[in-house]
Amino acid sequence: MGQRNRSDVDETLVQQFSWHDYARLAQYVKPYRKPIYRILIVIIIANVAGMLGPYFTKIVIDNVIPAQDVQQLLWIGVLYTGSLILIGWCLRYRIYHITELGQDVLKDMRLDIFQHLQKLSFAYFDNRPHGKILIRVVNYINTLSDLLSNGLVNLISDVFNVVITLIFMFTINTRLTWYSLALIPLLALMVMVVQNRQRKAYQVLSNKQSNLNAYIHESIAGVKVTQSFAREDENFRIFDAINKDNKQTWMHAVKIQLLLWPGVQNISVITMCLIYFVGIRQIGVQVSTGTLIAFIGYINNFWNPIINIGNFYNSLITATAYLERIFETLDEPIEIMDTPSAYDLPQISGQVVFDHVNFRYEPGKNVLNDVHFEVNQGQSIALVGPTGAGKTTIINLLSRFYDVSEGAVLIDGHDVRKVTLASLRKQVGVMLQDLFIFTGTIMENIRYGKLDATDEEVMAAAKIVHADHFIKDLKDGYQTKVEERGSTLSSGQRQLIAFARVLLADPRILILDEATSSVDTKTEALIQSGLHALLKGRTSFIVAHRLSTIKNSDQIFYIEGGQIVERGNHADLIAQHGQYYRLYQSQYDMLKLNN
Ligand SMILES: Nc1ncnc2c1ncn2[C@@H]1O[C@H](COP(=O)(O)OP(=O)(O)OP(=O)(O)O)[C@@H](O)[C@H]1O
Repeated sequence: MGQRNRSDVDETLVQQFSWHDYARLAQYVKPYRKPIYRILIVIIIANVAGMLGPYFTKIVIDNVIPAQDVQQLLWIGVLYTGSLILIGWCLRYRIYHITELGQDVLKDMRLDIFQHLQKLSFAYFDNRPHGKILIRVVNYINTLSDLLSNGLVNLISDVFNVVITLIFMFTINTRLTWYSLALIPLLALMVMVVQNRQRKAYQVLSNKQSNLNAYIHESIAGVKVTQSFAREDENFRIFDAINKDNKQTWMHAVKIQLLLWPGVQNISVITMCLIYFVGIRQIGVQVSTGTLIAFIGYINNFWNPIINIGNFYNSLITATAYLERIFETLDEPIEIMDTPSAYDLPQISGQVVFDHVNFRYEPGKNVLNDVHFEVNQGQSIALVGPTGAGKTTIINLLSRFYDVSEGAVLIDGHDVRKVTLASLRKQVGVMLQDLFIFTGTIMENIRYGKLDATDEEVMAAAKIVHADHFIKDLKDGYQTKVEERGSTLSSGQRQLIAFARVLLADPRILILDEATSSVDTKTEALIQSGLHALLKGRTSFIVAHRLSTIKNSDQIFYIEGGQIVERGNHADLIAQHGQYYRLYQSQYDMLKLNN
């Protein structure tokens, strides 16, 4: 199990970036080879057309003006205008299709990371703030947008530009070209010095952004608690500190990033001076005025893309810090998955065995100790006991949200690790205490676990668990739109919808973490009869809080310290005068006190 992380702690990077990761990024671009080829052809056409300008200037200065050839000047004018129109069209084509390419790649990447996240085990989500996961799917991928769309193809265009310009320069004057390249080693040295520092600075920045996001996410999720304890000022102070930290780290990263750009600019200007100096003084070269002026044009043509490539490299180093995190998420092993030999769980009757199960979330800290029981089909089991005893853990192992550390969980004799997850979870229905309602209509929420259910089947399920009545009373009935987490519904209504959702999926085994929130007596009665309808004919495990649920169960397991310390039906356990008896007495007294 990985190390836990919090919003105020920087995440450590499991694996530093390697060149292999650039190759991996290239894999995302590969399916789009054809549009890239088309864009490249357009770029070459534009570049060659762009070369004509300085060349026409040279001809005009060296030949046309001395010969006063108006006819040739006219032709050159027409050709030059034509080349400018062509360049304009190419530019438009390039910008549109490059943007499309970048967005396509980002879409694929986002899809991969989303799909992977959906499969990761509970342990992954237990171990890090959700805001830190969110930022990877949304913001980090977005930071690649510019790199992949403009950056990538501009790079190809710039490299072409440099090569074609060099060809023109070498053709016109070899010596002058070598002079133009004299300062390139200095540039390479500068890049080498800056790149490592820049990458580190952006790694730190990505961590700070992640912390900020985690805190914002947590604050939004917990805003009701914050307001009810009037903790806004304290939260503001914490946020202010994280925010300042973020800004400072950002400015530090930018400071380093800005080292490269002026350096490249300076080198280009010095090169230009050098060419004027050796050209005018004729040091080691013999050049005409036209050639010298054309050359200066080419040097501009040469250095502009070099500056762009420098900028691309800059954004590549910046993006690297984000790419590392994206690939780290994609490489996160899926701990709970089908084994290669996994088979579909056949139609089960609902017999469950916990065979001497030990379990720990963290090494060396057993949460369950030698839990052993057998449950026959159709039996209802209530799990009771003090908080933190291990009740939820037991039910989480049953539907294989975690794997046992030792022992085995068997359903109808099949080890849950050996069957496919899809076939297991189709027959083992889970209703967690956090009754998640998704954005959408009530109809869609009930249909969540059985997408092919008809409207009639949805309504029939709602009717059986007594949810139908209140749904029909809502403004748009089953088509009423509900918000994320069902914030516009009462807790009793959320429970009834969750009952209908599970009932519709019709699992043989039902796992239920009973909600503790108290509801009015009328709703309580509704929930009880809804629950009764739900449990009928199924093996059920309920982390039970309501006395009525507990008393009606076939067997009660009293859990303490990760062990079943008492088991039997209500009457047996009361007769034992043990832990369960004391729990029952205290709850009973409480009930009397409340009434
Ligand atoms: N994801 C987790 N990582 C580490 N420890 C955990 C995790 N979930 C639960 N625990 C620990 O495991 C123990 C058993 O927790 P569990 O949630 O199973 O208790 P419970 O009996 O269901 O409690 P409650 O009645 O309060 O819901 C507790 O000590 C808890 O702190």
